[in-house]
Amino acid sequence: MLILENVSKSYDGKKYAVDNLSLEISKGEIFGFVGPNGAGKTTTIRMITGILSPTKGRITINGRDISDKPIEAKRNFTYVPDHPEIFKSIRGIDYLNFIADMYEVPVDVRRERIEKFTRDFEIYDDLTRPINSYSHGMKQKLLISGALIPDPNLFILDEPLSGLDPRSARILKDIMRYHCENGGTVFFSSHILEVVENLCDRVAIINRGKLIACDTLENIKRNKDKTLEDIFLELTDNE
Ligand SMILES: Nc1ncnc2c1ncn2[C@@H]1O[C@H](COP(=O)(O)OP(=O)(O)OP(=O)(O)O)[C@@H](O)[C@H]1O
Repeated sequence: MLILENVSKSYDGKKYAVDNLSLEISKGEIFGFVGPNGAGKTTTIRMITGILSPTKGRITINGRDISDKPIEAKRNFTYVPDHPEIFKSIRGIDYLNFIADMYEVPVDVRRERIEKFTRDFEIYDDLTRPINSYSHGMKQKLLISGALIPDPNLFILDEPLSGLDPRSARILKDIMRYHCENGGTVFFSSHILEVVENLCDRVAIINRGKLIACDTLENIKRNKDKTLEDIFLELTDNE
């Protein structure tokens, strides 16, 4: 579903923020992407979503190269960024209809999905208010609802749980699991290692732009009676 082949990114032409990263994520997987601050997670996600061009390497989504066939590639995924910066003066419902229009979601289907997700996230009654009156968490929930409405093959989330209250975090985790059980794929970054440990089929650990582990949790923890947090701290100890 998602393939990164020897992907690198340098912002200044000298240092690599992402250095020769290769990953292959299959249909139906929940894939967790972890690493310390500044490791290169957001840079990687921005390259996958076509916001940034890789300095080297190739990224394909469902067989479409994000650089050569951006429109076809983008039809296969939706994305929730780490900072919920969205249009401020429009209403929540206008934003959701805009996303539904972009992905050509039929009117009856969108109505049902908008109601379902926004009721789950308890923002349904706020949809007629302008987005600039929303709290950080409400904006995050609106973005997540928007990303779910097209029912994408691949759901990409950068730090999706930051800013969510416990009930909303649980709902999102259930949605991510449900999405994968029904043939969808989820790629997400997180600093919350317990969530990654409980939710993911596989996990990749990135440090200083380089991939240092990529496997199932069972294999990463093989022969070690340790938590993912212990292993993460061991593997990313830069001293
Ligand atoms: N726009 C930019 N211009 C220059 N350097 C950048 C830019 N964005 C990120 N970087 C650098 O690239 C490296 C990776 O940053 P990135 O934001 O991808 O890390 P991250 O793993 O998402 O970190 P965090 O967990 O703190 O969000 C860092 O050294 C950062 O300083």
